[in-house]
Amino acid sequence: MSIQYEAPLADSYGVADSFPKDFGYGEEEGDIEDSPTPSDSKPRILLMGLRRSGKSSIQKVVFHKMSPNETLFLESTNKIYKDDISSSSFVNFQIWDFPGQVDFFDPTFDYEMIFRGTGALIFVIDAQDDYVEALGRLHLTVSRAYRVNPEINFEVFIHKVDGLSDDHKIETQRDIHQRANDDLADASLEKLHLSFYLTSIYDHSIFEAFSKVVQKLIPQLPTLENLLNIFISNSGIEKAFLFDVVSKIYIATDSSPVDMQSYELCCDMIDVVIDVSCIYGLKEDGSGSAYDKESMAIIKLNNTTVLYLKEVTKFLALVCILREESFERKGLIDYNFHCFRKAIHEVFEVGVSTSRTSNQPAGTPLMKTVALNGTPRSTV
Ligand SMILES: Nc1nc2c(ncn2[C@@H]2O[C@H](COP(=O)(O)OP(=O)(O)OP(=O)(O)O)[C@@H](O)[C@H]2O)c(=O)[nH]1
Repeated sequence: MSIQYEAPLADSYGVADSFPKDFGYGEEEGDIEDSPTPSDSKPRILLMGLRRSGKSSIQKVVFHKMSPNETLFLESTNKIYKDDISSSSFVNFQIWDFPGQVDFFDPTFDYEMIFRGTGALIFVIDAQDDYVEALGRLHLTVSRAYRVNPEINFEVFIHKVDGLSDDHKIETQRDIHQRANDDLADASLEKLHLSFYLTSIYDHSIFEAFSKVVQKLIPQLPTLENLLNIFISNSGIEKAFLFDVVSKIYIATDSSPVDMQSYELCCDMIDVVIDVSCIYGLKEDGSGSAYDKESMAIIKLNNTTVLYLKEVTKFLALVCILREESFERKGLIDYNFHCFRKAIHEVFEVGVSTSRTSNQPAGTPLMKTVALNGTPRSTV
């Protein structure tokens, strides 16, 4: 495998510094009784579930680069932990990690305020444990949330499936799916839709699941997919992912099916690029940026496949998978990429100006939409 790598020019952006281990995400902690601050009005993704189901581990692994083994030492969360990831990620939202023992009947717990500004509620179920209690909790949580805000996307992570055989995984998913939907039907809540994902922090399944959760909150998704389809069909590319570089969530891909191996390869490529860039791309005094306008990389695999990464915006990278023969027309690909990049910038400039003028209050359907850090201009 050969790697052709161009170190980025330092300081092209002057905003994003080099990526430290947790990428310098802003972090906030707060009690649920806190009065809402401006950042509280950002759309949220809630992480809920029983104690020790793996909520904090998911948040740390996906957004703070924690290695899965380190999560063994995480302490139990005992108050709501708000994580504002907008400063270094494309997706401008807050993740709220709840302690396992949230009590909806506690009068100090203002769940209406919380659910009103929520885009997605992720309920984590430990698949290695007996899940009967978790299913009861899931039902209570989603039915409450739905009554307050029916626009929320309800996502169920059947988590820690690394410990299960393939047959057992399928059987567990079927059983949880069946029981959860039966409970909803008994409560006449058939309209409440639950989506299920098999996840583990020990492989890429957690990133894939989070990608799908986030994609549902991106209003421009059909446009992005369309642009990717046009780009790959005119450039002889087999598969292309638009990645949020920091989290390795893919925010869009073309309409051909995603296979896990391709996604993993692309994630690994981002790691290689950022790691090499952090070591060799910065100035001697450590200043500069590990990811900027000049960031690009080409990796040729020994099976005639080429991986091609290019910067799209401060937070986004396009990673393409193509055959070596197609890569001979690199000039064409680069020209098409130039047009694609321009289109993406235009999409988000429109998105940003629309969201600035709309001035929608919290709790309206637009809050379901995640605000986006699409282009450098959008992060004022
Ligand atoms: N095998 C396996 N273990 C996991 C996975 N995710 C988390 N864990 C482990 O589960 C344990 C509990 O994880 P936490 O992230 O602290 O759980 P939590 O839901 O935040 O717990 P509370 O803060 O008490 O609500 C830790 O020991 C993790 O290492 C996974 O995908 N697979």
